[in-house]
Amino acid sequence: MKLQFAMDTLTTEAALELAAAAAPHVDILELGTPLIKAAGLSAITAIKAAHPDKIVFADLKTMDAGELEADIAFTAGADLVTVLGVAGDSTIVGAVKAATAHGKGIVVDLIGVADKAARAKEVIALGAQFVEMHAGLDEQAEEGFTFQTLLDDGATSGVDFSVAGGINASTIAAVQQSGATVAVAGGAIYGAPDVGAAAAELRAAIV
Ligand SMILES: O=C(CO)[C@H](O)[C@H](O)COP(=O)(O)O
Repeated sequence: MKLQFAMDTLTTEAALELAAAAAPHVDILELGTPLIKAAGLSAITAIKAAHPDKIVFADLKTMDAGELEADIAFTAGADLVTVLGVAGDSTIVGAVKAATAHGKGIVVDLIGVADKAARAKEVIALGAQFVEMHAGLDEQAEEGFTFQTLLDDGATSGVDFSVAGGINASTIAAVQQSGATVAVAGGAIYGAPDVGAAAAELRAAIV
């Protein structure tokens, strides 16, 4: 299982600092949606230039203009770009077209999708590389939140999936046991006093 670090920060400088600390322990460096909105596509270029050996993941969460939005992120240096699963099929097909043109991949984020397992199968058939079983930061803050349903949906889907939703060192083993191919961790790494140590701890919990 790969480890993905979601850098939900607001400046390129902060992201470069986080990436430098965590990179030895992670496979995928994610530029979070707030970072791309605040700093722009140049943040993608800066992270790829600093870490050409890492998979750079641009969390655009595209909802429309799939081909155009994916194209500009791939041109900026992204290896993987997200499109929302609640978007129409034509948006996903457009983004996949851009990915194919660049030799890169589309990840479909299933945040807000009611039947994640069913939609996962549909978007893989449309050409997505894998899906993200995702509970966002707001959903995580809701009373009674548990990400067990994400793991169950992933296992039920029968397709390649990542999981994101407040994963930490005590829960990452369960994510791996669910069959996920990627575990996404944001706050558990960037919110830790020692970012490198937090990333290393998560890596060590993956067997
Ligand atoms: O995409 C996101 C929010 O929409 C986050 O990057 C994702 O949820 C991972 O961060 P965390 O581990 O803090 O939940």
